Amino acid sequence: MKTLSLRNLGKTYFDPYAGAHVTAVHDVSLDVELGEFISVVGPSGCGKTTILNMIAGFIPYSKGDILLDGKPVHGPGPERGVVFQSFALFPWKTVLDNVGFGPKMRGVPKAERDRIAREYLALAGLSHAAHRYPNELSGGMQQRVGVVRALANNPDVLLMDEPFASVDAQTRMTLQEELTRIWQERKPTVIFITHDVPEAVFLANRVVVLSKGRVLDEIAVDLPRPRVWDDLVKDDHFKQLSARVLQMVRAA
Ligand SMILES: Nc1ncnc2c1ncn2[C@@H]1O[C@H](COP(=O)(O)OP(=O)(O)OP(=O)(O)O)[C@@H](O)[C@H]1O
Repeated sequence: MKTLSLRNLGKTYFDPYAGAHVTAVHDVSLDVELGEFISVVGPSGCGKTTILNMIAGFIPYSKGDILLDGKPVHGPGPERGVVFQSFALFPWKTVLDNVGFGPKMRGVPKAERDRIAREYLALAGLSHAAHRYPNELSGGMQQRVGVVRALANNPDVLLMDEPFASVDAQTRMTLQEELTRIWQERKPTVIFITHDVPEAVFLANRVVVLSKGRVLDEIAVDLPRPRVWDDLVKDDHFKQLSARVLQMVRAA
C-alpha cells in the first residue's frame, strides 16, 4: 500500500477553439495517507476531473509532481484503479468476466480469477448476477459491477469520478453505504470526485474543496463509522459539516 502526494501540480491545456492556453489546474498540493478516503468537491470547471486524470496517468501534467510511494507517476498503472460515471463495462462479457478482466490482464489463471471475481461480487451483494450480461442489469447494479471490477485489481489507490451521478437517489444512498462498508473492509486509498456535498461528507475522512484550479480548504470529517443514512440524516454534526462544505463550494 502506498501514499500519494501531489506537489504544486499544474495543468495547462491548449484550447484549439479559442486558439489559446487554458490553465485548468494552477497549483495543487495534497498529501493523501494510506487508506484515507478523500472527497473532492468544487464548482464546475475547477479542475477536479483534470486532477483525477493526471493521477490516473491518462494525461500528462504541465508542472509539479505526482508521487506514489515517493515515485513519480507517468502513465497508467494497475496500482491505480479508476471508476467513471459511465459504467464502461464490456457488454459482451458476463459480470463474472468483467470483474475478472483486470486479474486476467495480469496473467491470473482462470480458476483463480473466477474466485477473486466471486469474492468481490459477494462483497457487493451481486453473487446472483455473476452470469448475466451488463444489459441485463439495472444502472445501480452496473455501477456496483464497475466498482468491484476496479477493486478486483486490488489497487492501492481507487480514483472515482462522480461514479454515482447517473443512478436514482435511492440506489445512490445504497451504493454510498456499500462503498463505505467495502472501503472499511479493504481500506484502499480513495479519491472520490462529486458535486454532491452530503455524498462527499458521508463518504470521506477529509473533504477537499477546490476553486479555480487551487485547493481552497480542507475539512476533516470525524463522523464515526460505519456510516448509515438512517442515522446521519438526523445527526447534527453531519448537518453542520455539510453546511460548512456547501458554504465553501458556493463561495469558491
Ligand atoms: N481537453 C481539454 N482541452 C481544453 N480544455 C480543457 C480540457 N479538459 C478540460 N478543460 C478545461 O479545464 C478546466 C477544468 O476542467 P475539468 O473537467 O477538470 O473541471 P471539473 O471541475 O471536473 O468540472 P465538472 O465539475 O464540470 O466536471 C475547464 O475550464 C475545462 O474547460
